[in-house]
Amino acid sequence: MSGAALAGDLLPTASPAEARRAAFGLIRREKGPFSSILLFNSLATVAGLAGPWLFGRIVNAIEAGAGNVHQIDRLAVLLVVFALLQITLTRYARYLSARFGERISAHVREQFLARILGLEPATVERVVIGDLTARGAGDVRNVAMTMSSAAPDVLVATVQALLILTAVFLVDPLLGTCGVVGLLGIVVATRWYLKRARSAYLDLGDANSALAEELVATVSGARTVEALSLEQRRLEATDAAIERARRSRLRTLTLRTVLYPTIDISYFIPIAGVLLVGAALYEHGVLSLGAVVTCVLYLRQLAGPLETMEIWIDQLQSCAASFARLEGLSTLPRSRPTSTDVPADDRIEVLDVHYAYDGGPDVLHGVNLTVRSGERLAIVGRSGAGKSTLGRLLAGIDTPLSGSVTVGGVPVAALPPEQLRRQIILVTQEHHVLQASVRENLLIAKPSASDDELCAAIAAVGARWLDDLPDGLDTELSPTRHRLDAGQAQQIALARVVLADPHTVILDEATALLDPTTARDVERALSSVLKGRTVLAIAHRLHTAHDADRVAVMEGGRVLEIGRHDDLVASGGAYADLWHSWHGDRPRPSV
Ligand SMILES: Nc1ncnc2c1ncn2[C@@H]1O[C@H](COP(=O)(O)OP(=O)(O)OP(=O)(O)O)[C@@H](O)[C@H]1O
Repeated sequence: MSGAALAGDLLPTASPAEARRAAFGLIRREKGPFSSILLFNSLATVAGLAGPWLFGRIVNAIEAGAGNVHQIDRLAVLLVVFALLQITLTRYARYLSARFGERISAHVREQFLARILGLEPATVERVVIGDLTARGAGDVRNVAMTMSSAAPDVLVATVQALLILTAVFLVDPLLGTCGVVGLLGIVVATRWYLKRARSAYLDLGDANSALAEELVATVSGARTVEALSLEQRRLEATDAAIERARRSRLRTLTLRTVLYPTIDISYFIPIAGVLLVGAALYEHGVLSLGAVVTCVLYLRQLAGPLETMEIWIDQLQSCAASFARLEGLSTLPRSRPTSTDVPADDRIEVLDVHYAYDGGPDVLHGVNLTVRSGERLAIVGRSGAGKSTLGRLLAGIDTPLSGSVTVGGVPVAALPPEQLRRQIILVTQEHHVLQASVRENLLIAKPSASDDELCAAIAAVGARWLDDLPDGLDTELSPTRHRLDAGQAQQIALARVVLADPHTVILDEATALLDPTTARDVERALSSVLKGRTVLAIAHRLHTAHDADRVAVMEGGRVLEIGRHDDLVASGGAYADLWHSWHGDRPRPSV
């Protein structure tokens, strides 16, 4: 496997051996249709080979004298019969090939989607989106197109070329040898090309991914780019990516400009060789004129499959690189195995949990915490203490390296999504509004919900703006038509919480990015959503901690203190320090 997996790097790429194994695996899935394609193409080619042979016989009959008219007629009729047979068999073989190609390309598309959907949520969050988009669009299209057209054509052409050469050898081994020697130029040029093509096309794929990533980063961060006046730097970065893509494309073009003319010239060398040697043999009475004509016609027929290979060989190399990039996804971490156990109760337990991001140093060092059902627990600590990381583990987004996070005795991260969302939901400042109707946006939290339930959930979060939408629940939300502002999007996220109805909600800076008026609206909505649930609030403002039932204080990836606000302040420990700093008794730390 070449290329590192995540964290800002491009996604992995399968090695040639892995890609080959996967390609054979694909063909094995369709081995019945594949064998039929080979069989019918071979039959069509054999039928096609009869033509030159019969033509040679006609030439011999004409040369022998005028008394062979009936024989010539019979040979001519046979010529027509075999030509019709070849056309029929070829058409059917092409139909089989096209079906084979479509099935394989459908499988490639489905496999890509299944692989993306099967990734761990944490992996999806960290992949380079531009690279993923380039693979999902360009590489999938490339493989699908090649599998449905180029691959079957090349397969057919290879079978035809082999059978044609065999036929020349059967007519006359010496002329057959001449033909094969004449083809050596093509073999040398093709080997030269193949040695360079894989790396050239992989490089082109990476360059396209890098360019896509630059564009995605610039567009998605447009506001930041504008705010920090980074336009020039983004332009320079994009120009550099375009230049790299241009150079990569030029490299593949150079390869083609050597390969194609060499193949074109090489077509005629075997024919010229056979004509020269054949004429000499005919002069000496070693070969009949018909045999020479047959061999020349066979070699002329060879131009068809060779031309097909020439047209598609470049596409096949590009497809092999795309296929290796798609297969690379198979090595990314898959979704964790899901548990069929049902949590016995609402109790959340964190036991000796260690966690590190992507093979980095531990950021949680043996965290222990028990959350009581129905309590409001504030988690506080300085920036980088590990609060959000603990929140993600409690919500089942990440899995601990060691130790356990359980709800009702079942590991949270092993709960299937539909179970998990009824237990614990994490609400952050990142909320996803799909480009779909309001109804579809809400149904992802509870697919069986009726319109009345959806309206009740919307009312519960105070989203009165929904009444002003032209089509109510059917209004399509999109950046160009109905774009929601940050507060409205957060209300959609909270309405989903109401619908999923989890017993525990984790809040991590849910209102941090909102302007004060919107934040007040959302906080009002929150208080109604949180009623009757266990609440874990990652608190950046300590008044939240003051109002909580208990406060857990984190520092350096550990829970240092846990208890009631008054008790912790009275004990004069880490929380008391934070509290006094917050109140301005001492310099305020960043929390
Ligand atoms: N995606 C990530 N990849 C690598 N390291 C990370 C990642 N997210 C957080 N960290 C690191 O993990 C440690 C804990 O970070 P975390 O965000 O959990 O702390 P926090 O207490 O929530 O901080 P803040 O209040 O600033 O959000 C920090 O050292 C941080 O740099």
